[in-house]
Amino acid sequence: MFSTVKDDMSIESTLISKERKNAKFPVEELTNVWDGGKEETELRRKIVKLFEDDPVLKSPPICTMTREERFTKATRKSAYIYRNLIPNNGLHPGSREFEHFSRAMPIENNLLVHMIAFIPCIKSFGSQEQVAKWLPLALNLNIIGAYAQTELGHGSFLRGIETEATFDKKTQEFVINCPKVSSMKWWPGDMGLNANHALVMANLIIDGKEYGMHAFIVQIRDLSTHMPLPGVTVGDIGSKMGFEAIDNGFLYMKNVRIPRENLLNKNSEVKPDGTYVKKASDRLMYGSMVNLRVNLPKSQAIDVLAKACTIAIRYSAVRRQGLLNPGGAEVAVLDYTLQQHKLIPQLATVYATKFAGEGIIKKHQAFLQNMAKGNISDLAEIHALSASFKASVSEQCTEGVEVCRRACGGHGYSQASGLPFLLCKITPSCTYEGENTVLYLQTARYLVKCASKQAADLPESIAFLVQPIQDMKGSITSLDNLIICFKNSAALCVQGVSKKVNEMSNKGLAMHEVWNKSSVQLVKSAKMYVMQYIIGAFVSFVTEVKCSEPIKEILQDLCCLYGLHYINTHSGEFLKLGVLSAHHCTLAEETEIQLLEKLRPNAVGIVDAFDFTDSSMESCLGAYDGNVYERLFDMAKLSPLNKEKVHQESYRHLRPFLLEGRDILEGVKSKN
Ligand SMILES: CCCCCCCCCCCCCCCCCCCCCCCC(=O)SCCNC(=O)CCNC(=O)[C@H](O)C(C)(C)COP(=O)(O)OP(=O)(O)OC[C@H]1O[C@@H](n2cnc3c(N)ncnc32)[C@H](O)[C@@H]1OP(=O)(O)O
Ligand SMILES: Cc1cc2nc3c(=O)[nH]c(=O)nc-3n(C[C@H](O)[C@H](O)[C@H](O)COP(=O)(O)OP(=O)(O)OC[C@H]3O[C@@H](n4cnc5c(N)ncnc54)[C@H](O)[C@@H]3O)c2cc1C
Repeated sequence: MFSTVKDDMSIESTLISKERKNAKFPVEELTNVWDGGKEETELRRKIVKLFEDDPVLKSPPICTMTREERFTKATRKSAYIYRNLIPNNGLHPGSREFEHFSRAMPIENNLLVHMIAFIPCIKSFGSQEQVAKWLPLALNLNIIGAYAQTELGHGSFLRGIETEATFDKKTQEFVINCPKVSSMKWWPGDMGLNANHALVMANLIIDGKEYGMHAFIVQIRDLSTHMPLPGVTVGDIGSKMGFEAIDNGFLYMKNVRIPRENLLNKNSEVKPDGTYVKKASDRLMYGSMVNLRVNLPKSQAIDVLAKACTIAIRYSAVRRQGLLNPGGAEVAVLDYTLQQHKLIPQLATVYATKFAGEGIIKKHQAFLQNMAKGNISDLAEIHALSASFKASVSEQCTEGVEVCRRACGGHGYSQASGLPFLLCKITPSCTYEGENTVLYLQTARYLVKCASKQAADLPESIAFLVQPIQDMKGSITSLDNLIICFKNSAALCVQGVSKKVNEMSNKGLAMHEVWNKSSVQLVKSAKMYVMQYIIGAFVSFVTEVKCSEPIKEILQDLCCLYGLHYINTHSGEFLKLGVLSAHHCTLAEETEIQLLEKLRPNAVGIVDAFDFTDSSMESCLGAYDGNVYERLFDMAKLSPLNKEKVHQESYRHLRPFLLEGRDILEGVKSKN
């Protein structure tokens, strides 16, 4: 319907090619470092290609589809992936290939909560017999389960959850009830339309006595008709800011009966006579959340910011607007120091959080191995670290994506840029899997407890909180000094708020009031604690990684930039704590600006090294060829509103005024 408008060779493509020629490092090697080795890069590309070449997984750009179409396509693709593509290619969970799935998955898919929460919960909370019964069914999609914990009235405060599971000795069943509207399960992914089972977190009641939150497998839909079972009211909660392909659901249960065996009973059990047997710590009930807090940040936040950086940096390299040199040619907006100051620190955030995250995954794996041997002594430490890490990463990456979006000017507001989609995808990561403020407070609670102990009684990673403040020798801009600066700040924050807490409670104030009145500083302490962890982990990575000098230099520069950018945006905190002087802050600012200038020629190369395929981004601004304007025009042509040259409804409503206008104008014309 629209005529084609094409430049023979777009200037934008030429500009981005020049950028690539100017890069001062081997891009492929940085990709290998990012992936964890050359073989991993090859494997990832193989998996990505397998998914991208599969005709079943192709669909129109998401910005041209309705919610209904997006949900339908995502379900069709997900069912195919889990039942055909994965098993037919021998890609089993736990295999090396499996690590690369999140990069290979279509841009929209569902059944994820089934995969990442329902299945792992069966494994973590189920006895051997329960795992043997439920796991194969779940892996084959013979049953599809949601993780039904949050209710309309309660999400964060789990002790307040209202859904009840009352043991009926006579029938050897649990009776599941949502006593009030506020007790209805609300939000669980995959539950609204696709799930036929749910892992329901409910308050266990035996003979009138409450035993707290436990995990039950509840069938909610008939396996042959998919109709809700008696007593079950279930559906989709409606349109959201993002995740439109996912059926986040509501679930209201009235006298739903399930067999006694459906209480997942690895950690606690109800005997036929109603005796309650506790086999392990109640806190292990929270283990599923720790698992997700450790493992989700990579795919749900860090990769999302990496994509946003790819889009914004490629676009900024070809978008020319204004002059730097009076009388000269228009410049790429990436040449403005202020544009570099928006975007290049986001790149640093991607690297810092990715490598720090890998450290936490390793720590968590070590914890799981110990737990299997009955040792959960590190639980509090891993909970505190994973809670604040999830909060900090989701917060930094969400802010970063919005910075990238705005840095693309008007086009960043267009769905065709891919950036609104990324923003809507990343924003809820600050809320799900534990609301960020609530998580920071969990970390702070642990840190304040640690502050009253001796270094020898604390885990190695925490002992610095109670040890003497270290002196910085030499420039604030060295990586060693950045670590010292952040460690000192975290220690002083924690000590300061602990002192406040002690003083208030010594004056007789109730602990809950003390806590509420100190909560602003408590959250600040948790943030500083996790920042020192991230910086420390990034410095260790940069120091130890085996790579060529140019790559090492880029990583060192990004590492230094990450620390300095944080200092410069929070300088008041560092000055207030007395960790840095005004002179330090001035030097930090100057050095940041120098680093931006130094990294600028490599910026396109650094985002190329993330190696996102065009189809995994669906972005007219971020495609590899830099051909932004033609792509924007082509995408506009696909808008469903452009299906016909004349939109009948717009014409119908406006026609009377247009006809008036025509008569007036024709009258004027004939008078003339
Ligand atoms: C063939 C197979 C193929 C498979 C393919 C797989 C595909 C792979 C590709 C896909 C990649 C991944 C894509 C993912 C896509 C994701 C899409 C989005 C998914 C969204 C999922 C979201 C799910 C959810 O949101 S679930 C709900 C989460 N809810 C929460 O997190 C609630 C937050 N609240 C709490 O955690 C708590 O209740 C809390 C801690 C706030 C309560 O505070 P309170 O003060 O009341 O504490 P108590 O309960 O009294 O605590 C007592 C004690 O315990 C300590 N504690 C608390 N929590 C924990 C914990 N987690 N671990 C350990 N200890 C804990 C607490 O500190 C107290 O300790 P003290 O010593 O007493 O101080
Ligand atoms: C996209 C998405 C997917 C989800 N998927 C699932 C799922 O699959 N399964 C599931 O069970 N749930 C799911 N959830 C729900 C999610 O886990 C909860 O929304 C989340 O845990 C936050 O709880 P809440 O909504 O009750 O927030 P609230 O706790 O009500 O938060 C509201 C405000 O109160 C503040 N606040 C709360 N408590 C405190 C406190 N103690 N001190 C200071 N401030 C406080 C918070 O900081 C926040 O500002 C999902 C949510 C989203 C958005």
